[in-house]
Amino acid sequence: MTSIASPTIPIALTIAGSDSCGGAGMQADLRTFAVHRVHGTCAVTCITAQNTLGVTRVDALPPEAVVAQIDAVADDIGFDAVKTGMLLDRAIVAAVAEKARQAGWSKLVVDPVMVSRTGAQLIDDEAVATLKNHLLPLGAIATPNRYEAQILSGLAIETLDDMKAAAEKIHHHTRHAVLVKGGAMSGNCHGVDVWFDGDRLEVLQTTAVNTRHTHGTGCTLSAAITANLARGNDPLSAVKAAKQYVTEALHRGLNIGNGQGPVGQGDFRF
Ligand SMILES: Nc1ncnc2c1ncn2[C@@H]1O[C@H](COP(=O)(O)OP(=O)(O)OP(=O)(O)O)[C@@H](O)[C@H]1O
Ligand SMILES: Cc1ncc(COP(=O)(O)O)c(N)n1
Repeated sequence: MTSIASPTIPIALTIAGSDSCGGAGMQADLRTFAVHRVHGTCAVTCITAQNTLGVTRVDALPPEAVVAQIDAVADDIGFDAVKTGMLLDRAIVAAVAEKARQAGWSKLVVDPVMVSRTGAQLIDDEAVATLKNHLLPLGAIATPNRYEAQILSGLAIETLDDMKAAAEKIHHHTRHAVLVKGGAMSGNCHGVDVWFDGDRLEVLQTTAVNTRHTHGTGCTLSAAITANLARGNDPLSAVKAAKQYVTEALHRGLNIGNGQGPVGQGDFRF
């Protein structure tokens, strides 16, 4: 039998929940990795029964099962970058944070999935505190949306200046880069993100896309950042390229289901 040598390919790991409608969560992450020509590996944290209208049920995996998936990938294949998404409860957040601390992942993107863009809380209060105090400071880049940034900074966010102040405050806590996302902002700030890494403060502008099919934008953005890091990009250029990608994905939103359809992660040529 002849074996076919495979060329080296960048590898990323997503630690996230499953979304049955395929638009957010690890389904979005793995599709985004593939489009970036990055091999995707995964550790499932929870299974959501979800569609374009909302979430009807969530079942968590035991933290040991999450850690076993991470170890299975790490011990055999390895990865160049990691992202975390929906971690659901305190025990899973704590187990993932402990793994990240022990392993010293340098290219870790923490998407602190806590509150949806519509304002619905997605994880419990204990998990929020553990995420803020134990996992967030280990991430090279944190990507809170407006409501998550409010919780993490303790500041109300209404204006661009508020987004900047929140990014600076969160950085003060984590000592790492922060991207405050503006998908839930209104007016001129809609779709505008703020980056602060302790040195550079940048406003990432885009023309807001007029669509209701936005399910999965946050996951898609953080997965694209992770893929770009896995490919060797520096953090700010990884974020800028990911911002462009998510904007294109919004333009290709899928009009499926009866509610908020998913963004179109596929069909891009790089
Ligand atoms: N209508 C839009 N037009 C342009 N960019 C947008 C729009 N909506 C969201 N974005 C961008 O998508 C990315 C994800 O941001 P958002 O604030 O929506 O995150 P999220 O709340 O985690 O995701 P979701 O909205 O899927 O829950 C950001 O770069 C944001 O600026
Ligand atoms: C399993 C899972 N993970 C994350 C999100 C949030 O997704 P987004 O903020 O990208 O819409 C979601 N709806 N479901």
